[in-house]
Amino acid sequence: MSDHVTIVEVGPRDGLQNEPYTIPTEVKIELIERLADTGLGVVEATSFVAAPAIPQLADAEEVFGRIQRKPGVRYPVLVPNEKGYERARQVGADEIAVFTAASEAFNKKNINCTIAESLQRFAPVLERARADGVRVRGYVSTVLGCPYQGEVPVAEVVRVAEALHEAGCAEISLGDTIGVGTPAKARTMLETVAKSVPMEQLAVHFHDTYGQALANIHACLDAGVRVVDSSVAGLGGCPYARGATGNVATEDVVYMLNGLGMKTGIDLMALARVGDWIAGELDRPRSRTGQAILKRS
Ligand SMILES: CC(C)(COP(=O)([O-])OP(=O)([O-])OC[C@H]1O[C@@H](n2cnc3c(N)ncnc32)[C@H](O)[C@@H]1OP(=O)([O-])[O-])[C@@H](O)C(=O)NCCC(=O)NCCSC(=O)C[C@@](C)(O)CC(=O)[O-]
Repeated sequence: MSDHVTIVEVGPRDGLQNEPYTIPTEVKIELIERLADTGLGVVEATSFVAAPAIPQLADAEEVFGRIQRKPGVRYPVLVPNEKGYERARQVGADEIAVFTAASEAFNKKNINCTIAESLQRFAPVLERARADGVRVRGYVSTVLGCPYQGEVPVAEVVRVAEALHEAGCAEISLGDTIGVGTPAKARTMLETVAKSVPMEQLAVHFHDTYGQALANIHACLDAGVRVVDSSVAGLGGCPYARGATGNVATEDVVYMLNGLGMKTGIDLMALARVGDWIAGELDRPRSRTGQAILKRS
């Protein structure tokens, strides 16, 4: 099994989308560019969603249009429908992510439609993406629990992941949106999905609400996953997931992976400096690893 793990840095999108005050566009651009300088290969940059739904990312065109893209780094953006696709393409996005959930109740709150309707909405987006040579990632939220309906059957996660895969998504990210998962449950969910979608096309996306994210990632690495989503300084949270805290911190994930002898290509000290800076800008706590290694140095 490969010892290389791809980290998908979601800080500039998932990390910022729920921040309460308007973050200057310059800060967002600087964050994306500084993250790309740490060795990260994928930096999810922003979302082309409806502004009233996510006011914080209403400057998506300006952010994406102004970043200096580093060769070799991918900059996917979230797209909920054809309108989002057109906006993203107009400013040169060449990789997108569509997003739905394994829970009807969450989907309704998040994107105002049923799961089936969301898949119908994505069909023309995926068709255009295929024609344009645009890579598409598909997110499935609430894979280990929903803030509105509670338990989410694994069969539902499989059904939605399969549908996204069949529709042409190159990668499916399985999101524990509210961070309720525990390692055995996370591993079982992943292994069950992997019977229908190849493990090489799966990613895991954990929030750290109950402090389980690293343990969950470890269990999923053991099961064979090699793509992990995380957010610098543990920024983040979905506005439609009540009580959910931030994503797992990228610094903590990289520290754990280094300890396991796995390769990410990321300069942990450089990443810790970016985490320290953005946490200061947003008046948010630092990651555990970031704090520790900066203090030691
Ligand atoms: C999906 C919609 C658009 C449906 O929203 P809707 O109100 O049902 O859509 P609509 O088609 O009826 O359009 C309503 C208005 O929005 C406009 N509109 C429509 N689409 C767009 C667009 N793309 N860009 C800009 N404007 C748009 C549209 O033009 C119209 O404007 P009006 O005519 O009233 O002036 C809305 O609910 C939405 O944007 N939701 C986004 C919610 C979101 O971004 N949530 C966070 C991301 S998901 C997440 O964080 C979880 C994840 C991925 O991280 C994984 C995990 O942790 O689980």
